[in-house]
Amino acid sequence: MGTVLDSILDGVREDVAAREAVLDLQSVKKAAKSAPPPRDALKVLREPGVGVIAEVKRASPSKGQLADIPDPADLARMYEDGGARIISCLTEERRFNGSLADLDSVRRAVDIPVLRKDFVVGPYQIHEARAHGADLVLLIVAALEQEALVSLLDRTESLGMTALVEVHTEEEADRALEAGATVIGVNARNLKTLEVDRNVFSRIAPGLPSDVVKIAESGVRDASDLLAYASVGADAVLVGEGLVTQGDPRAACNALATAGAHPSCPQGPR
Ligand SMILES: O=C(O)c1ccccc1NCC(=O)[C@H](O)[C@H](O)COP(=O)(O)O
Repeated sequence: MGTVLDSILDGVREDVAAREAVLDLQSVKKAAKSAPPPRDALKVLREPGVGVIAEVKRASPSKGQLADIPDPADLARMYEDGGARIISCLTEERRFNGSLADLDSVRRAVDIPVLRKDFVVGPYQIHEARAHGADLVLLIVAALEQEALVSLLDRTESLGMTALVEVHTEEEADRALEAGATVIGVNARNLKTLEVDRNVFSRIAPGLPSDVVKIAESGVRDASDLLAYASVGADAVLVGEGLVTQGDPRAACNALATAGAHPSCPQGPR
């Protein structure tokens, strides 16, 4: 039997093929070329303090429906007001109830960089992300052969975007570095089993080169989790459930951003 990740990827491949049948690769490339230029996410991630990447996350395979988000633009604005540095917008439809329409709303609503959070399986989604105004895309090492990872990373950067390259094991971190990743996200969530283990970051991040931006993904519930990740080298945390399930996402985001910006917050070299 396949893993959760395998089944997500099967659905994504079908959905990408369906969209490509309506708008082909050449047309999506053309749309990407006429999009406003991408924002410099790397510069934002290298600013002092530990940044917050706040996620628009309606649902997940592990928890089902997480939050009723009638207007992702409103949520994104609250995150920006609360001090988020980047907005992550899930666009996968079947398991996360995300969409490119959500990405469009978020892009129009905020000035900070926006990450297209999806399960990228090929170049079409990279050009599509740019056409919809994304500044960053997620590349999951566990979902890609090495040759595809290298070529998708190059393509992302050639379009002026930043690739957040996600890993969960030391071997995947080696592959990310070999591919030339400059921004590496260590996901505490094992996408094959859905188990969340925050210690994965402390095992992998200290072994990454100092000039690589290190992002701790998943499992952040409050400022104490951010500080724990900061103490083992996180430059930013990526938070979904811990924000969307709060009555006041602006305040929840602000509590994290304030902890990450405090002079006492541990921080690695920049
Ligand atoms: O969230 C899930 O259940 C999930 C399952 C399978 C693949 C990916 C999944 N989530 C994507 C993410 O990595 C998270 O949305 C992101 O890191 C935020 O995590 P959290 O703060 O724990 O919601």
